[in-house]
Amino acid sequence: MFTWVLRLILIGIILLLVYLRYRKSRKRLLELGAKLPGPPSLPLFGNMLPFAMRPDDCIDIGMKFCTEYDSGPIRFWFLNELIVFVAKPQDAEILLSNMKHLRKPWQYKLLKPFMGEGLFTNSDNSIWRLHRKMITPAFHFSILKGFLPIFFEEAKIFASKIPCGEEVDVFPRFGLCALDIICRTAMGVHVHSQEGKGKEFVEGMETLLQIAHWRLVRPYMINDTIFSMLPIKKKHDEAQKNVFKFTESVIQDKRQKLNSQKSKCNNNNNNNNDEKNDDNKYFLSGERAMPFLDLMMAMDTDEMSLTDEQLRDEAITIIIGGQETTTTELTFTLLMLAIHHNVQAKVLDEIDLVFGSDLNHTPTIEDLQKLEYLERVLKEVMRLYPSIPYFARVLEEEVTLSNNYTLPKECIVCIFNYGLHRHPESFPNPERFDPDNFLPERCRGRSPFAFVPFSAGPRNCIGQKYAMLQMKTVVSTIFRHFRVTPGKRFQNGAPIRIKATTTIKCSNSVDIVFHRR
Ligand code: HEM
Repeated sequence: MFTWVLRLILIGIILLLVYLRYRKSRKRLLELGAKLPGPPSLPLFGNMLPFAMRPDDCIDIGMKFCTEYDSGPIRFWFLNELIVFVAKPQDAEILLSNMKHLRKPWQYKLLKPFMGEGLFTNSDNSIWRLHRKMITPAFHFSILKGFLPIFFEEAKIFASKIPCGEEVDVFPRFGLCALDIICRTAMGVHVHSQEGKGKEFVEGMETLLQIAHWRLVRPYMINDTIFSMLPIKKKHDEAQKNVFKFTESVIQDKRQKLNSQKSKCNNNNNNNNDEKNDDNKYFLSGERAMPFLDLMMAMDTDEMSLTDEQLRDEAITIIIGGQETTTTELTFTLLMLAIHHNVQAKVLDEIDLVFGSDLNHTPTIEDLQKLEYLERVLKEVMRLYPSIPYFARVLEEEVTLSNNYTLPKECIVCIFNYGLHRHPESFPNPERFDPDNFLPERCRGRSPFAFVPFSAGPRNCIGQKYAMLQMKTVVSTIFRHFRVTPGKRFQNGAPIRIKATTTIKCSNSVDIVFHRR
C-alpha cells in the first residue's frame, strides 16, 4: 500500500515538473498573448466554443470580432494554442512582406490526405522553396497565353448546356467546367467532366473541404484516432475514395498518353509523321499549350528534381487549388451580375465592343486586356467573397504590429482577408458591391495590402494570373451568349448568406436564369 502511495506521489511530481517545464518554454508566448486584446476565454476550451458550435458561421463570427476589436489584432485561444487574427492592411503588410514567416501551421495537415505535400500544404520551408522555384516557370505568362483556347472551348461547352428561361444552380456547373479546364491545362488530360464524368470528384472535394473545416474549429476532431471513431469518418473516407479514384484515373490517363507519345516520337523519327494530341493542336502567337505537369517534368535536372510522388502531389495540388477557387469566384460573379443589372449592362457593352457578334472568335490576350471593366468586376467579387477567406502562418520570431502590439514567436497568425477587404478606411462603403472601387484613381491612395485575395509576398498564389485569364475568358464567353437575372431566392434585395467550408460558399444553391441575347 505504502509503495503504491509513493509511486503515485512520484508520478504526480513528474507530471508537475513536465508541466512547469512546458510553462517555462511557453512563458513568453503566454506573457505576450495575455497583453493582446481579445474576448474572455474559458479554462481549457479558450475561445473555441463559438466557432465549434457554429462552424458554418465562422466567417460571420470572425467578422463580428473584427468589428468589435477594430480589425485586430484579436487574440484567440484554441485549447492551449494562441491564434491571432489580423485584418488591417498595415499589419497584413508587416506579416506578408516578411521573407521569414513562410511556414504554414500544423492545421494545414487536415488538407494533406487529399493534397499531399504539394506547395499549398508544405510546411518544410526548404522543400517548399525548391518546389516553388521549379514550378514557377510553368506559370509564366507566355505559357498561360497558350491556354486561352482551352478556357474558351470549355466555356462554350458550359454555355451550350445551359437551359434558357429556367432557374439553374450555377455552382455545380462551374465546378465541372473548372475541373475540365484545370485537368487539361495542368495535366494535359481531357476528362470531359462537363459530360458528367467528374461529378463524384467535385462533390467529394466539397465534402472533404467541409469536413476539414469542421475539424479545424473542433479540435477534439483533429486527433486522427478520435476522428476515426466518429461516424463522419465514413463520409470522409467515401469522399476521399472518390477524389482519389478521379485523380488516379487522370494520372493513369496521363501516363498512357506519355507512353503513346514516346512511341509515336520513335515512329516519327522514322517516317516524320506530325500527328499531335488533342490539346497540342493549340498554337497561339507561336506558343504551344504545354500542360504544367509536362513543364515540371521538363524542368527536372540533377540539381532540382521531383520524385514521382512529389510530382503527383504538386499536380493534384494544382488541380484542387485551381478548381475549387475559380468555381467559387465564377459563381459569385454570375450572382452579382444577375443582381446588379446596371453593372451587367456595362459588362455587356464592353464585351460587345471587344468581340462584336462573332461567337466563335477565340479571345486573345489583347482582347482580355481590353476588358477593363470586367476586371474591376472580378476584383470586386473577390473583395467581397474571397474564395480563401483566411490563411495562416507561424511566426519565426516576434513581430510588432502597427499599433505596437507584439506577437510572440511560434504563435499562429491568421490573415482574415474577408475582414481585411471590408476595412472601412480602405473601402468606405464596405458591404456595397461597387466595381469602381478598383478604378485606378481609387486604388492610388490605398495600400496594396488592403486587397489580397491571392495572398501576397513570397508565399502568394502561384495561379493568380492563370485564374484572372481563366475567369475573364469564361465570364466574357458566357455573356457573349446570354444575359442573366437572379432566381427567386435572390430577388428584392434578399441577403446573400455565406458559409465557411475551408473555402467560402453560398449557403444555398445559386440559382440564376439565363436569357439568350
Ligand atoms: C480566384 C482564384 C484563386 C484564389 C482566390 C486563390 C487564392 C490563393 C491564396 C489566398 C493562396 C495562399 C493560401 C495560404 O497562404 O494558405 C493560394 C495559394 C496557392 N494557390 Fe491559389 N487561388 C486561386 C486560383 C489558383 C489557381 C487557378 C491555381 C493553380 C492553377 C492555384 C494554385 C495555388 C497554389 C499551388 C498555392 C500554394 C502556393 C505556395 O504556397 O507556394 N490557385 N491561392
